[in-house]
Amino acid sequence: MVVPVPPGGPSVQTFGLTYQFPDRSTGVSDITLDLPPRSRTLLIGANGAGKTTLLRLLAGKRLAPAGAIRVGGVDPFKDGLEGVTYLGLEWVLNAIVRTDIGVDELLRSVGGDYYPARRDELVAVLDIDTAWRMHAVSDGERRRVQLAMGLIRPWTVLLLDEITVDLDVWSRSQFLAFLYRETELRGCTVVYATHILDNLAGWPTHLVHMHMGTVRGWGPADELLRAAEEEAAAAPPQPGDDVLLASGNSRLGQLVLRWLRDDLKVRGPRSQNRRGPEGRSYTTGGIGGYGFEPKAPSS
Ligand SMILES: Nc1ncnc2c1ncn2[C@@H]1O[C@H](COP(=O)(O)OP(=O)(O)OP(=O)(O)O)[C@@H](O)[C@H]1O
Repeated sequence: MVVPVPPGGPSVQTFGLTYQFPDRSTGVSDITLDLPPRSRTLLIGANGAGKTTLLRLLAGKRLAPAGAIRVGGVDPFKDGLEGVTYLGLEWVLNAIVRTDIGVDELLRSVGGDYYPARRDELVAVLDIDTAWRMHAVSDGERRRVQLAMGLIRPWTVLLLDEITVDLDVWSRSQFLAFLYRETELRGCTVVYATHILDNLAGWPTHLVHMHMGTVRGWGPADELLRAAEEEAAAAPPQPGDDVLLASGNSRLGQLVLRWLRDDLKVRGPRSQNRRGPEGRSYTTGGIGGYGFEPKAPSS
């Protein structure tokens, strides 16, 4: 059954979500989140932190324990909310976009004629030439067409794994502005896993800090930024501070660098933290968790 979007927009919630891969290693462990309707959340974490695994679970692409996930109030595996779009690597690898096919035809195949205003907006935002033939475009041009294809249908929840790496800086900033408008004007909710923080200052409403399959902390971006700055100001100097200060990063960039530096200290070298058949070998200690209590499920 496909359930309509609740008034006010869809939230994204997890309740002690734990998932094991078929090889019985732990993918994510005890994740509790409550991302409100209309939020724009960044999933932040080092390579292998569990971001893709979490997004795939939220999208219903992997089977989570019953009751552990609600997207717009429904279990994404059992029912499914209208207009949940997941754009990740497997979608990017779809072979059709490397064949000798025109952009118009591709956009038509995903409903472009039903949503002409959205199609034209995306073509403009992503600076697409509809005369392109897909076997004869650059990687970034191909990626723009793929993004337009994935976003033409009016989605309500967008689960976005990092797929903007090929976009030039201007196109990416236009794309992020488009997502911003979608949340503000249409009441959509976005969860975005990325390592690229350019043009993201002021964009996220919420941050989720992932580390080795767990969430070390999450909450409203403003509060986390403020808390991290106060903590950094009060902390004794640490190795790497000079690099952080000289990096010229945004506040968000500084926060993420600190998180990943601390995660590395906690985890230690990867060769000493291999996952065994029973799951991940966690190194304990280091920075404490920080989080916000989720609301109980409404039913
Ligand atoms: N099918 C699988 N079976 C077993 N382990 C897996 C599987 N897929 C991923 N993993 C492991 O789960 C961990 C989390 O992977 P995931 O792809 O979620 O990380 P990520 O945070 O998205 O990383 P990246 O930033 O590199 O994309 C990694 O250690 C990875 O090796």
